[in-house]
Amino acid sequence: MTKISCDISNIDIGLPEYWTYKGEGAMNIVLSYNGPQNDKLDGLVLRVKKLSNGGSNLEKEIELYNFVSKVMSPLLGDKYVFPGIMINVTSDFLEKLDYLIFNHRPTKRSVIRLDTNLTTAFLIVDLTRLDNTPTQIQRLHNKNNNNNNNNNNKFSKVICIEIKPKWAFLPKSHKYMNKELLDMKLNKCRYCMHQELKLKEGSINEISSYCPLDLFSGDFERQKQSIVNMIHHPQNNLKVYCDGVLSFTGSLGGGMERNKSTNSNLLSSLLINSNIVEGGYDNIYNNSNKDQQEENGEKNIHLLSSIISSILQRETILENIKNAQLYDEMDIEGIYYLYSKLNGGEVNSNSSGDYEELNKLTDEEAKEKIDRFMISCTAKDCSIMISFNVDIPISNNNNNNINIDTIKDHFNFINTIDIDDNDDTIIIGNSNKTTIHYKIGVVDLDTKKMNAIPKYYKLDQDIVRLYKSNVNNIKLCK
Ligand SMILES: O=P(O)(O)O[C@@H]1[C@@H](OP(=O)(O)O)[C@H](OP(=O)(O)O)[C@H](O)[C@H](OP(=O)(O)O)[C@H]1OP(=O)(O)O
Ligand SMILES: Nc1ncnc2c1ncn2[C@@H]1O[C@H](COP(=O)(O)OP(=O)(O)OP(=O)(O)O)[C@@H](O)[C@H]1O
Repeated sequence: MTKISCDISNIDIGLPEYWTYKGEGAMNIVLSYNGPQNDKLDGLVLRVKKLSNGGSNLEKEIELYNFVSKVMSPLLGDKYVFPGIMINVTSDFLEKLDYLIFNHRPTKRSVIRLDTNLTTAFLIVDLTRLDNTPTQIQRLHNKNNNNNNNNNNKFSKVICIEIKPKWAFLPKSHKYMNKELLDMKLNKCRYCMHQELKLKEGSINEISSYCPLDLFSGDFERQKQSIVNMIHHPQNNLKVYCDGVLSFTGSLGGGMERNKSTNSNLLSSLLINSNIVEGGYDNIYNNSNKDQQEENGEKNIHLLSSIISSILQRETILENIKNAQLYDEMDIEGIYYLYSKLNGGEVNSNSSGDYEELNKLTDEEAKEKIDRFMISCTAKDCSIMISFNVDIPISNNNNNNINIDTIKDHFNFINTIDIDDNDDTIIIGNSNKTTIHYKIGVVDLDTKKMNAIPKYYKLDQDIVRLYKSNVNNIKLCK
């Protein structure tokens, strides 16, 4: 795949009315193209910036684009990172868009409006769809190519699971680390400990059973169970899009507060409606029997988790994210010390550490360590979007017993990024098996700010201290 330079394109993106609100994070709003058929825009999303404290400008946007395409893409793999193209937009377009989408936005988010003074935006492949294949991406990157390409609808009824996996590893021990908290930090993962603080602060009302170390373990069963756990407690770690529409998310992601079985049942019915799972009599109509309904819901959740785990097993995305996260070599305790020293601030006074190892580093080496740490911060907070569909709805008879062997026997997986647009034979797949087409992309690869290091240090110490003081029976993460 050819990577594009940071030229700013003047592509005509039509009227604001052609763009439908899709979702947003703290910094950006994402919209999908829903205007008249247009080979240049079909299958793409527009990512526009919201107003932010520090304010945005063109220089920052170019820096961000270069970070995604030149730093994160080589690390995570250009197969998984789609930086898109930077385009010019008018303030007028943004003002109208801001007005049109206002009522579609979650109330708590809509107080922050679009930054209508920043007249650039990004056009990116819509990762919730499967019908924007390499040819289409290439066409987007090749401004002079006017070839007509009939945008096909071969891949309908697409489910997209967006996972924010968080921290994949336990830190290594260093002499400068706070001895009082060291044992805890080396044995319990950051995500699981952070749950206690979130509970105390009221941002969640139940501790999640999801542990990132299971997802990153490489073991099919652990991975599968970690996705089931995430479905039970989606928080802000899981979103599900059905045919491009956000249909399931946790309370932290802007969704409703639900219990475990309601989460399973809701997602299960989305799988049936999306033709992923067969909607047999028991699966749809046997609602009078609550136990049966719950059992079916759980079976469907296990099926979904098995499919996602199998896709992840075929790809290197989790490994690549973990390797980028491991750029955190000194732990925030070491990084905070180096940052404070470089910036003439007070160094860690409440820690019992030995700083000899850090004091040996030159300023240049210290800066390099901090730069690498900042890359790891991006990798710790990114999300993976996995879109897939099936050619024939799957029967849910034995779905609780799915293992890696039954998956191999019954399913045929094809990454759509490997398909040539004109090659119809390959997409038919093996007729004895259910064919699953999928696509993977990583989003939210923004740079993290170095001046957040003191905040990161404080959060780290607060998380571990609270966990140590609160929890008696520690179940270790491994
Ligand atoms: O520090 P963490 O681990 O809590 O991560 C923050 C996320 O919280 P989480 O724990 O995933 O609920 C947090 O997620 P929410 O906005 O709370 O959904 C942000 O992603 C935040 O990034 P930024 O600082 O706004 O660029 C994230 O902050 P960074 O640490 O990535 O800067
Ligand atoms: N290329 C894409 N295709 C489809 N949906 C996307 C794409 N990029 C982002 N999204 C959706 O839009 C949401 C917000 O996008 P993004 O993560 O870029 O915003 P953000 O403001 O940077 O997020 P955060 O608050 O996590 O920093 C994502 O969580 C995802 O659901």
